[in-house]
Amino acid sequence: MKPSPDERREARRTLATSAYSADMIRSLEQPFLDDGVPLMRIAAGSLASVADVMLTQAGMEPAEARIVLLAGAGNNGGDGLYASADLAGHGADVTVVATGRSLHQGGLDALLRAGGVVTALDPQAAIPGCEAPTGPDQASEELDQAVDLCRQADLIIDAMTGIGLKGALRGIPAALAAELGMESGLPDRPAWHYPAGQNGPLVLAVDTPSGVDIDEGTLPGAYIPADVTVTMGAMKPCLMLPPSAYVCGRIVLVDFGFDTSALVPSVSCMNAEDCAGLLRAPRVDDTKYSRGVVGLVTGSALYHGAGLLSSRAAASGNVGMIRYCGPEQVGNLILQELPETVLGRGRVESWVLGSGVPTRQAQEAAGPEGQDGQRDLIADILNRQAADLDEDDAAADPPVVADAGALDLLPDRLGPRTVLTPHAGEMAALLNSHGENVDGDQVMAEPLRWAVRACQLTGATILLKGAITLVVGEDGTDRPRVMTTGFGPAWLSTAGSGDVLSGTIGAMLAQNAGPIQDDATLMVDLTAAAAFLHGLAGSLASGGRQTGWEQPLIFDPRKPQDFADLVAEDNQPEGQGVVAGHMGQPIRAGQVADALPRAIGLVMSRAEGAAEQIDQSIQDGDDASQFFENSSLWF
Ligand SMILES: NC(=O)C1=CN([C@@H]2O[C@H](COP(=O)(O)OP(=O)(O)OC[C@H]3O[C@@H](n4cnc5c(N)ncnc54)[C@H](OP(=O)(O)O)[C@@H]3O)[C@@H](O)[C@H]2O)[C@@H](O)CC1
Ligand SMILES: Nc1ncnc2c1ncn2[C@@H]1O[C@H](COP(=O)(O)OP(=O)(O)O)[C@@H](O)[C@H]1O
Ligand SMILES: [K+]
Repeated sequence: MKPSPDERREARRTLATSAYSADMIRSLEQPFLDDGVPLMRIAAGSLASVADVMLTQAGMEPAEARIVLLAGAGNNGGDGLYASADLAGHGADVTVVATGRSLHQGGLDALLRAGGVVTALDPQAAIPGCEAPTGPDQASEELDQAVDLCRQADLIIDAMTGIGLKGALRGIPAALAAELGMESGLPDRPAWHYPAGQNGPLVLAVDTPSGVDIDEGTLPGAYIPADVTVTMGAMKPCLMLPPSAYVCGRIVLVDFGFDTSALVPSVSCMNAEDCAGLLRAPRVDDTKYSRGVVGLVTGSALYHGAGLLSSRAAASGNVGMIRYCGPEQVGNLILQELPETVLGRGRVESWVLGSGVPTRQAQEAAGPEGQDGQRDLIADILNRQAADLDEDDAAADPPVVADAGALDLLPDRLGPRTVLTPHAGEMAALLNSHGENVDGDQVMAEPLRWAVRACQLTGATILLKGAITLVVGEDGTDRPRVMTTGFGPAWLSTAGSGDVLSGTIGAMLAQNAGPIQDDATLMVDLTAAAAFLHGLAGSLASGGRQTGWEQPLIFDPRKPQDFADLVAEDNQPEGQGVVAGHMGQPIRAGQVADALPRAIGLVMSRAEGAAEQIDQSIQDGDDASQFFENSSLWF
């Protein structure tokens, strides 16, 4: 039976937001290969079509383009060879640089038939019809020439390695990548993309940028940052995880029609539809209590503002009430802006602890001025949670968000109903207090590894902040559940933004108190949903389009499509140096909290099928709605 439009939309959403390990990808491919489905030809046709769109959008004539294919010896190179044969067949000037000792035979034959030229860089290469360098000197000369050729090209297609990569790139691929791209680390450039192809060739990566670690999402060595990555069949973790996802450019996902129903994704991405499903809709019989109450032990005698920011976010996060516990000056500050706040302890459905509360060290350094009782209260709440765990009554106490100053007060054993929200530096301190030896830079270089480790060591749900935020926690299986979200702009890295996040998570947990009691695995989704809303609120506040991550464009190989804005939006001569897309404006943390109701309303109204209402506000020139529609958050 033909799937309904709703089923098709659902399938596309699952495809775009679920990533599978290299081994799982192979298991998804196998039945197709067994049935003789020509996956490589389909992959190549899609690649050629995207290359055509990229060149055209960058103002070039594909039939006159100079294209260099960097082709490895595996099937990734094979994809590239067939695609290049297509492009050469349409008139492009194609040179293949063979980076290994052989080339995919069928792809090579097709390429040569279409008039492409092959250069081998490895003296040991045995490629029919192509002479290998005779020794190291000639090899090094050929390498230099290949680099020059690439620099003069209009388009580089990077097909050195895909899911067959083992470790960091080595040998010739590593040397080429270091010359043409990065030797290590992230490129030093603004978060928004400059129009691609203006300062050098366009770069199209096949399946993944060669050299990024497929399953861990790290950058273990040299690689070439891509403008566009065309990925085959399904998403791989490296296309969603930080830091590798930052170097993939726009992602185009070729839909082979894989059946993923039997697999649990390695990584999932929070998205608007799932987030909408986790927001509690108000009811006719609601009271302020039934909508959830957030208790906050945030802010301190040393840092007043964090108390206000976390409260502002919690109060704006779709709950019935907030209770604030803290020093009188902070309470007064909060009441001035949020007169609806209730001061002091009482029944709550979630706790937000520690934002703007000093660490032990900072408190000691401050002397008597830092003694305000906040740390004692936090320790008390956390210890009660631990006691519940010991008594096998983990759901007895409300779920907790432990941020900043709460992170050095954690009891030995925590459960998934406690969320820890460290940034990289706090994560390093947390890990080191459990016997590891890492610094913040190492955490940033291997975020997945360290977030998983922190989850194992503490038992808590872990949120590791960044342009792409990672959430790791219990899945009810022996594997952790890993979710990402990266829909916020880089403008979000501003003081107090994390305080707004902790309040947002607190609100998300409070409105879902019942479901959390029944199912602790929901904690990952709810935490990621809060981070998603925080990012969206940041985008609405900044008015820009730049985000840490963008959903892939799905390419149906049966009916090749054009994509608007795949590369440069502005490649006219007068546009030189102008950023592509709309970068928006700087924001303060308070503005993010204030944009939260708008973000929630947009997400919920869309989920309720009130698309006409949004359409109307677009016609009325509502910028926020327009942004939201354009931001490809929906399927
Ligand atoms: N099967 C199909 O029909 C379909 C497959 N598809 C495509 O196949 C790709 C997977 O192909 P694959 O399995 O052949 O591996 P692949 O990514 O080309 O890598 C192997 C090559 O990399 C090299 N290499 C490895 N590590 C290295 C290092 N550290 N440093 C340097 N070199 C290193 C390794 O060299 P070697 O170790 O052998 O010397 C070998 O040459 C997949 O990503 C997708 O694009 C799709 O089109 C769907 C249909
Ligand atoms: N480059 C970035 N792009 C997008 N979001 C970011 C970026 N850097 C930080 N953020 C987000 O901003 C917030 C910063 O939190 P945090 O470091 O705790 O700030 P603070 O302690 O000042 O409140 C987090 O939600 C994080 O995910
Ligand atoms: K590649």
